[in-house]
Amino acid sequence: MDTFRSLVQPLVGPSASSAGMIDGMKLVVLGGTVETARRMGSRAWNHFVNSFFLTAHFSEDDYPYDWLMLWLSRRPEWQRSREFETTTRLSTPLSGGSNSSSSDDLPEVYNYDEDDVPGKVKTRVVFQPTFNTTHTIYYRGHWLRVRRWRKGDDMNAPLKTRFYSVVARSNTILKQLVLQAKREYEAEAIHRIQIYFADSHGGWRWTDSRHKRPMSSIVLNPGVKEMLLSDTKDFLNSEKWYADRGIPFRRGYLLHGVPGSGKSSLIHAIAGELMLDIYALSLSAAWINDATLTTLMGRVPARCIVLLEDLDAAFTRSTGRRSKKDKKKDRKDKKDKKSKDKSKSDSSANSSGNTNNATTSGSSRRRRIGASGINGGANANDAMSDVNTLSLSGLLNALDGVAAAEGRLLFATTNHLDHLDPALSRPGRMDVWIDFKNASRWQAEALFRNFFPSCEDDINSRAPTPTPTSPSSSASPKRQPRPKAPHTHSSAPLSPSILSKLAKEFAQKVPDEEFSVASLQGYLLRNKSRPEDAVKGVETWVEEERRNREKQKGAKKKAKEEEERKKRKERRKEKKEKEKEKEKEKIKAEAPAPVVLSPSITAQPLPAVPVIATQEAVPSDPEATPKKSKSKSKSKSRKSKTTSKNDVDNSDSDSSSSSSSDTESSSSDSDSDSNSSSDSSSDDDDENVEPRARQSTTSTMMRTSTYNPLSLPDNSSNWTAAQNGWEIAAPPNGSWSAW
Ligand SMILES: Nc1ncnc2c1ncn2[C@@H]1O[C@H](COP(=O)(O)OP(=O)(O)OP(=O)(O)O)[C@@H](O)[C@H]1O
Repeated sequence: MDTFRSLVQPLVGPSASSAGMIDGMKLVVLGGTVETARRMGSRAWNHFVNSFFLTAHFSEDDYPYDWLMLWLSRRPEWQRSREFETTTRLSTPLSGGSNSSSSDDLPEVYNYDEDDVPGKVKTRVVFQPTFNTTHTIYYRGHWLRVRRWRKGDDMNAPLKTRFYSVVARSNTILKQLVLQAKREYEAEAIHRIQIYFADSHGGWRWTDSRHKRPMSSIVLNPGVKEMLLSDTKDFLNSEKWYADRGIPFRRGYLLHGVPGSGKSSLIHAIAGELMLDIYALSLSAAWINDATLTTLMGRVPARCIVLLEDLDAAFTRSTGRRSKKDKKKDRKDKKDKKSKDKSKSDSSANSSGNTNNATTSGSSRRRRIGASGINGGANANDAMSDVNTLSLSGLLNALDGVAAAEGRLLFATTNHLDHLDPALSRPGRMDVWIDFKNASRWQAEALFRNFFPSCEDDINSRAPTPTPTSPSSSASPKRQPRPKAPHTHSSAPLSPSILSKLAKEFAQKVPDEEFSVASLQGYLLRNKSRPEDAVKGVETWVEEERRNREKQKGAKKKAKEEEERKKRKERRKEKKEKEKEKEKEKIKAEAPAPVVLSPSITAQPLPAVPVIATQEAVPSDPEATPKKSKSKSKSKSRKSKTTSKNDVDNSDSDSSSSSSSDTESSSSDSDSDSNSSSDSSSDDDDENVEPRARQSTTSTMMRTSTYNPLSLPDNSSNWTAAQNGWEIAAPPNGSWSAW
């Protein structure tokens, strides 16, 4: 203490008050020492804990999170927990949607609504660990602690789960746990396909889990399904073959053709058959751009199906959403905005130096909103248009560039093969092409057989049905095994012979390749419990469908015509406006130049004087106008000649003025002529007559109202020349038109 005092003494001096200060400083030093000791202790404890306890982190963004959540929800301890969270949200792929009607494949952990009313939506309740609470679980001789939390206050941030293994020096226990969770998850998922959708952050989000669709439910012309299945299987088994030859281990399938012909359904069925997940991506999404697409393509797992639906929509997004006019307007707005911004920043740069920063941050904020791309409204759309920069080369690179994942099956669908760039569909990118047409008779028969149950399903008939060799073949489609379904909503099972007869009859009545399979399916759905009625009514349905089509065609044609008519009208309007503007400019250009009356007085052309006596000035017959006007200007020139006798200086300008007046009238004539000719060339609209009359009226008014100060009458005492122009006192006889 004495040492401390001797250290402090020279600083505070020898006075008595310094004793208090010394005590204060003692306290500070003591506090600091205690705090340092506390921190060191805490660090040591953490170090000690970390050396004995294992920690594993799992994020909602990644698959293991789903595995562990399922595993956790199945733990018996968990079921007895005194604190848990309940949810009906689709938190795991296995929940399969809150409204799934099938409960056969669900784990026991899910609790259901008690009342089993047919048709009522069943709500599944899942128990999960609560947030921000540490739970303890016993697993294979180890106590595990689990904690779920969300980083920060952002509710959209992914959830995290942390696992602590108590007193375990090896991390094997946590590895075992993850592997077991994965196995259990996959065992559950075996009957379902997981569907992932791309998100705007360049990641894949699990979106849905669907029951596998049996291959037999897809009705395609013979050989197509078989070919596709064997090709995909062959590809998946030949990784080494590809590696040995240095060929990228990727394969692309292009399914093109009419809508509703089974393209998506086939992909779904293949995914089920090969037990692959589907990673779907819509290239027409607002947020998609080259960089995001490349990231997404690099992130798909090795064995999966990547599905690009409506491939042709990738580059028509902007034209589809915005017309050329809109684009033009946008460009103009941008220009205006730019110039405004520039002038703003110029002006404010004088007053403050920080303006530029503000502008930059504003634009970057807009960009961020666009990138987030959710419910952005019109502004967000505008901002997004900056972000939407998916190019063909970007797409090609994403598909088979160096960053593209290997081992995936790429399926692309399109309704418009002709819209695709050849580079996109070349072999190597799209190796197998399949054309989907409207339903052939063979497909119609197969669809009918798939729709109605047969006793054959129950007795499992062994009689083989011959397989046709071509779609046009008259042989029956092979009866494909279907999964058993309860017959509650369908007809009673038919005998094979009756079913075969009805199916053939149905197919005969359906025109070949005229209707899509989807529309035939729609018709059969209406009669799903009455196969005989379905056969009887199919001809009427075909007629109805044809009539509807004709109607739709007519309506489309009408709409198109109406649109064209509107466009023509708009064009005419624009043309007329342009002509009017031209005429105005012409009149302005032909207005007499300022004439020097005297060294001190300058005569300026007066502004157009409003016409008061237009009745007289405007001739009802446009043809009469030029003559009248000419005679008028002649009389004017005669009068002005008289004036020129009095004032010799003015004579030159006088004659020029009168000649200009002549020119004016003749130009108006020619204008009105050209107008009438252009009108007659345009469409038979009733508007044509009226604008023409208006046009001649306007030109007459111009003539009447353009006042030439130099053509003054003799009694010019009524006019006073002012220093800077002319003031109108009154017309000599009180009427402008009399001049
Ligand atoms: N060949 C088919 N076999 C079985 N069902 C089919 C077939 N074609 C269409 N369907 C049925 O029609 C509906 C639409 O089919 P799907 O979505 O697969 O057609 P698509 O060709 O992908 O249509 P789009 O091009 O409009 O996306 C589905 O319910 C499906 O069951």
